[in-house]
Amino acid sequence: MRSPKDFFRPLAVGAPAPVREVPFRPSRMIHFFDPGNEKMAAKVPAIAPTVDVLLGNLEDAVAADRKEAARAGLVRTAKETDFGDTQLWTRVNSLDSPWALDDLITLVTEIGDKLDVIMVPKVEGAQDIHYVDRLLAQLEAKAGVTRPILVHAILETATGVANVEQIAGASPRMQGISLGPADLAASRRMKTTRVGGGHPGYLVREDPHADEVAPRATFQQDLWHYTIARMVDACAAHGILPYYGPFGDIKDTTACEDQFRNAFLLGCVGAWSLHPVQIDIAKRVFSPAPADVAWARKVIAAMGDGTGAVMIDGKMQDDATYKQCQVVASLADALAARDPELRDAYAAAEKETPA
Ligand SMILES: CC(C)(COP(=O)(O)OP(=O)(O)OC[C@H]1O[C@@H](n2cnc3c(N)ncnc32)[C@H](O)[C@@H]1OP(=O)(O)O)[C@@H](O)C(=O)NCCC(=O)NCCSC(=O)C[C@](C)(O)C(=O)O
Ligand SMILES: [Mg+2]
Repeated sequence: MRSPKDFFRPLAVGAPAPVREVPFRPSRMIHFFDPGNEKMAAKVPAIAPTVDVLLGNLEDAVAADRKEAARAGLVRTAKETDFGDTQLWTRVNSLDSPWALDDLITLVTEIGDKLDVIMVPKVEGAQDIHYVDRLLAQLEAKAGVTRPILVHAILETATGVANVEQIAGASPRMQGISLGPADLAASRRMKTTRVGGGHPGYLVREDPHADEVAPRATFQQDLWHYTIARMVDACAAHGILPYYGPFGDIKDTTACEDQFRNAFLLGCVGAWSLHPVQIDIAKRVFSPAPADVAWARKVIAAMGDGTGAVMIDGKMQDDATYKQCQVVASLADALAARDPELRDAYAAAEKETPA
């Protein structure tokens, strides 16, 4: 085990010092594209200003015989594109694949100065993060990268879920964790064939009626509640950020929005967009509503130093609701600084809210 005193030391001579706090940068949607698909890659410069994060995907959904083309495509796209203040991430191949090592070596040495975060799939425990951590430090030192590339883990195996707290705290590089519902379902031997979302068979049924004839209502339950809640706690405990992950039914924009909103309310800061149609859904869901932001600011103003209890519109406010309102207001501030439309919507709602 590393001594806590060494935790923030670089893992290679000449590598940049690790961050002490994960910088909070808006990441409402992590937009996936296949860098080896020329048609999709050509859209990247136009999509970049409309998303918080662009992610060049090298892992699943890229066919085995296209892995090298995807890697080369990502290097080319990164070199040729001005991303402005949109983050560039990548998802490398899993550590047990023949491509992961070349992905890391090529990407850090070629475009390490442009990459903000490397997403590592199928992380099973702290040992996977330690492997990537040391390797990244060596490659950063070799390439002269001056700020540390952060690491994001996908929670998509039963073992990974069992070890999620250790994964979250494995390195100061850890930026966040996303749910990977498809691989996780397979790993757990769940009987779903979907990428995220509910299932009509996973339900509770109301009790029989007295006449024993009237139909009994059923209520679909959320298959992912336990995992998301566990992931959120692990991330919050280690000061890193939780994300929902992908929703595979591209045409069902309503259910996508519902699933994203559940994750937002439980503490996630974003989700993946697999198709352009999901970008605005994530933007809408992961930006607090203007009325909620106005309410939060009203409570903060009324609470003064944040201690004591006051009544606002019939509702008791105290130190804890003050903290909840600060979560909403500080998220709104960070998003408004990036999104002028949202800034105006928040300002308008505040004006309309009586003090
Ligand atoms: C679903 C697909 C095949 C439908 O692609 P399509 O071409 O059939 O769809 P379309 O509606 O006809 O597309 C309309 C236009 O949008 C473009 N387009 C379409 N998608 C994108 C995109 N993402 N970015 C930029 N452009 C995009 C597309 O090229 C087309 O352009 P055109 O009008 O000029 O012909 C396609 O959207 C796609 O490949 N998306 C990414 C899929 C992906 O990355 N999957 C892996 C992540 S999920 C996962 O791995 C699971 C996890 C976590 O590991 C675990 O749970 O275990
Ligand atoms: Mg997966």
